[in-house]
Amino acid sequence: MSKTNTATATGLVAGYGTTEVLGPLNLTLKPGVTALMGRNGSGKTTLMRTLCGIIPPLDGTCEVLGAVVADGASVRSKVGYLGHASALASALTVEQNLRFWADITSTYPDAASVPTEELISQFDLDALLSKKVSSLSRGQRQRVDLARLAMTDPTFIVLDEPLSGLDPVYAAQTRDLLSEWGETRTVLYSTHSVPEALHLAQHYLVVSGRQLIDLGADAHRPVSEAEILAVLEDTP
Ligand SMILES: Nc1ncnc2c1ncn2[C@@H]1O[C@H](COP(=O)(O)OP(=O)(O)OP(=O)(O)O)[C@@H](O)[C@H]1O
Repeated sequence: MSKTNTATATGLVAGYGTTEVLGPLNLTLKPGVTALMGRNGSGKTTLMRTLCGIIPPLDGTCEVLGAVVADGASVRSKVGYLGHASALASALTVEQNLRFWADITSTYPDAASVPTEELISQFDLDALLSKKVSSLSRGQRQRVDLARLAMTDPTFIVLDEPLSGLDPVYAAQTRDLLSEWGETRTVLYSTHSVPEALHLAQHYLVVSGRQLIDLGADAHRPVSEAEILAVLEDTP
């Protein structure tokens, strides 16, 4: 697996309008799974949305694969983002949503295009195809959202609390998916579960104050649950 940087932030200040939430901070993300932790309201979602180009930095720059994430356009096909809110149209069926997103993503510059049939099979969506998204459970909807995200075969995958609220079977499947993606791609996901992060991720970041504390990779130094909790408790 290549260990070159996939995403970097330099002097990044993230926030909204005149409200600064995080930074200035520097960050580099490499292939593997990185868990992003922090207290409620600490800025995890804000950081992830900024790294993906969904909201503009207030200062500094973000790059994905060496390209500046300015308005997101240049790197759109390389980034897969799953937020709290679904990107699916609730009045359309699963199949209509997948076709719609296949059309949209085919217009992205340099986009790889994973065949929809392949995604239907990989994400076990056959039984859901004719259902309206509004009738799906949260876990079912997330499966469709993940298939939508996987359409461009993104290199940088950013997932906002992808494991919360899932039943144990969906949760295990999603953990397996993240691990598999992490073998060749860079996965950044946020979580409030320290034990789950220690089990799943190889790298740990904690938002504390307006900064990011890098607790390193387990290959170099074991990180304990107590250490992560201590950083979280220390957060102003
Ligand atoms: N659209 C917005 N406009 C202005 N401020 C916002 C907006 N969205 C979030 N904030 C503020 O930014 C701060 C960080 O919020 P954010 O959602 O990034 O935190 P979080 O760490 O993801 O929280 P949680 O763990 O509760 O999901 C909060 O103070 C929040 O009120």
